[in-house]
Amino acid sequence: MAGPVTLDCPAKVNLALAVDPPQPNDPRRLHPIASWMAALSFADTLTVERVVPDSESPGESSFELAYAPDAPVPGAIDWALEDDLMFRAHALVEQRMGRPLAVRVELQKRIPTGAGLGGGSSDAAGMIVALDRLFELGLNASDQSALAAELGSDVHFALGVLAGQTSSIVTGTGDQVEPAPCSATWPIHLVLILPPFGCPTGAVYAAFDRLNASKSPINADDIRELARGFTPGNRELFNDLTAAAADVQPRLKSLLEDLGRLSPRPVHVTGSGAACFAVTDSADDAEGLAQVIRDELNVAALSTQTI
Ligand SMILES: C[C@@](CO)(OP(=O)(O)O)[C@H](O)COP(=O)(O)OP(=O)(O)OC[C@H]1O[C@@H](n2ccc(N)nc2=O)[C@H](O)[C@@H]1O
Ligand SMILES: Nc1ncnc2c1ncn2[C@@H]1O[C@H](COP(=O)(O)OP(=O)(O)O)[C@@H](O)[C@H]1O
Repeated sequence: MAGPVTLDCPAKVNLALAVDPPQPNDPRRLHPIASWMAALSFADTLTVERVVPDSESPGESSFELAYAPDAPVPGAIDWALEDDLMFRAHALVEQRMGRPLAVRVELQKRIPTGAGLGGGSSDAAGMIVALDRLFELGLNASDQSALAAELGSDVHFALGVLAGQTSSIVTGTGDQVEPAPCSATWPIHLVLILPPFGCPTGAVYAAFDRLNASKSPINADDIRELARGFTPGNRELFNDLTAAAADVQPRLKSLLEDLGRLSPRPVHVTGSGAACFAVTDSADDAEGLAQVIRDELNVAALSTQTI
């Protein structure tokens, strides 16, 4: 029998994120987006092992979730197992296959929740890939996309990452994923700032609707061009959800002001927040700025890079 599968489930940043109001004909009222997303070396670790039924045990699945000892923001698993995206991905694949897929699972969390870093989505993608490998399910891209659609918009991008596509232009409502044009500068070094508070994605999109009645429509080609010509000194990265996230979470507004004073480079919110990032020229510069932020603001900050 195949041994355990251990996967890094990477965090993502939205290097650029444009958002439109929901289409009137979309019953789910999801917002169209155009985003340049990149996976980071900062990751959760998922280990999945098959459990074989025998005369002593019925072969039931078990799930162990904990924050890793080296997690930068000490957290608690404060959501029900039934709500966990990785757990839900397992249940969904079982339902699709019409049979139990008994596994022993250990998830070591490092990526803070409600951060806009897509941690839960990445864990869900990891579970789909692990089950496919362990049980030789033969899930193709369209099977995987159907599973992602049930789990959350960011799962589409996260599945691409695990298939090796770590930098993508993501359009539709998060469901259309294509490789980002290659910039000469890769990997990108950045400082990730991890505040001790989060932003709920649904509330941030609702605030976006209140605040952005007359925004100009998104243009995915502009974002492709941004990715193609990107250099670390580029000051054109943007996030249409920034004002909405700061509206939902006033502590983010004051953190952004503090970071603006400390950072020589622009500081951006990722996704719906509350994590932020600044692009630097090198890993050393990123570590230096992370240290300043930790010392001056007493906020978790780490040096990381795109993968
Ligand atoms: C904002 C983004 C940018 O990458 O990332 P995060 O900040 O969540 O990481 C995504 O669009 C988040 O996608 P995802 O995190 O998968 O959100 P979901 O769980 O699917 O949706 C939570 C809620 O956000 C709203 N939602 C989500 C996606 C979308 N394109 N339009 C929306 O209006 C819906 O109200 C939905 O019920
Ligand atoms: N495996 C998971 N890891 C983190 N959060 C999860 C997970 N499964 C479900 N959640 C729930 O989803 C919420 C947002 O998760 P997260 O993936 O961090 O979102 P985002 O990237 O959208 O900020 C959390 O508050 C938590 O309740």
